[in-house]
Amino acid sequence: MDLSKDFTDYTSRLFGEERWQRFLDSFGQEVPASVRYNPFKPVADMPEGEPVPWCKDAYWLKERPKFTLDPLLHAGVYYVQEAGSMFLDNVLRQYVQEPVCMLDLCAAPGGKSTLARAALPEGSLLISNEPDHHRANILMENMQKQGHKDVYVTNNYAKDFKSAKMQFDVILADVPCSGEGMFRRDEGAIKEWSLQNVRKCAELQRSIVSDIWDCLRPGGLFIYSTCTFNLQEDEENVRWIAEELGAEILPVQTSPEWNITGSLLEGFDEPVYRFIPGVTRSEGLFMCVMRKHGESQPCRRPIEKQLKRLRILSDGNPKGEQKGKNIIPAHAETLLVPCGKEKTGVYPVVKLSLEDALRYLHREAITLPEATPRGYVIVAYKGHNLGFMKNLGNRANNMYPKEWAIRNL
Ligand SMILES: C[S@@+](CC[C@H](N)C(=O)[O-])C[C@H]1O[C@@H](n2cnc3c(N)ncnc32)[C@H](O)[C@@H]1O
Repeated sequence: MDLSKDFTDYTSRLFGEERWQRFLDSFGQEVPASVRYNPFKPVADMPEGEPVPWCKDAYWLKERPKFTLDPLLHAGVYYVQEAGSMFLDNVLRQYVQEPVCMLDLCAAPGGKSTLARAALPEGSLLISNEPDHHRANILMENMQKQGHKDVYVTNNYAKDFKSAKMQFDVILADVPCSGEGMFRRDEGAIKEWSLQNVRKCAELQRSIVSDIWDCLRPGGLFIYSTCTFNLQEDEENVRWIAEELGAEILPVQTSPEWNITGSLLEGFDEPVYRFIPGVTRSEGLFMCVMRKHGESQPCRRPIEKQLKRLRILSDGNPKGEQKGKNIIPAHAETLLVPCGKEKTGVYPVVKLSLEDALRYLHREAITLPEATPRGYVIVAYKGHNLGFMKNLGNRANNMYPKEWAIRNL
């Protein structure tokens, strides 16, 4: 690992000697895999692992399996997620007890959105948004696989929500950042880092937050997070949001054993939560929870007229179209049912072996049992739907979306 002098000088001073040494030592340690189980697709046999204490249904695994070769990952039974970013679970369970309308503004690839959907009270609505089109499609795939009817995936900028006059009870801004928390996993992040880039990111973050601020109702919850450690992108931006936009910074319940680092900005003694690798069991996260000044009624669900003003997103449906809709519910059943057949009810389910499930996910032709009825059938592995096939009798067409197919078996 080749950390730049600017980064080393700044961050060693910021962390102090002991934390800095622990951070450096973490580069020689293995990055543990952690997974979060989807409560809407329960399984009987969870893997052996150590529970992540700040998140429900989450575990550090003893060893890193080849996730791609597990059909249950593709069925949305669990999500592979860095443990630190699961801290959102702890925040939502503490502060959100009534159904809410929530916006996850910078959501791809979907770690925090899939988590939020699991943690929000029943009856809540989640708008999971990503402005980058390519990344939005990855987000769509992950949200659809996890499967929940009260989710919309959108492809917009903050200003579009403002023009659509949308209001939310909770907004999560997991903003693009200089990525110091990626250094252990990604050499590229080390190379791209510069003081200038930190400044640019901090400015962009302020403009993203300013643009979305009007969409948070008075009294609403604003969750700000980065995966970086410097003050400009973290405490200084939080202070700016609280003072300039108007918010109270809220404490989150934690345990001393988690070794979370608080504010490192002199004279700013507010509750913020920094996960430093080597100090806390995480790759790196900064999170702060705020309540917007003022009070108003909880938000109602966005109405059709508002939703229509958001950008069209293709839905990864096997037939590749959803005429007349510009928002697609990220709901597994909708996704898996071929276009136009949504309302026809139940499809026969064919159970696949591990070998056939992988071949299906690889988009190969597989032979269905002779007694399989003709027409659309759902193929499943260990009780979880993987997708559709169209059984023609002498052969069956594999309808797994091309862009989701696993590449190498
Ligand atoms: C840190 S990543 C989000 C990770 C995601 N929340 C998760 O947990 O899986 C930041 C995201 O912000 C997106 N982004 C970039 N510019 C943006 C902007 N102006 N407004 C909103 N999001 C933006 C990036 O494309 C990226 O997907």
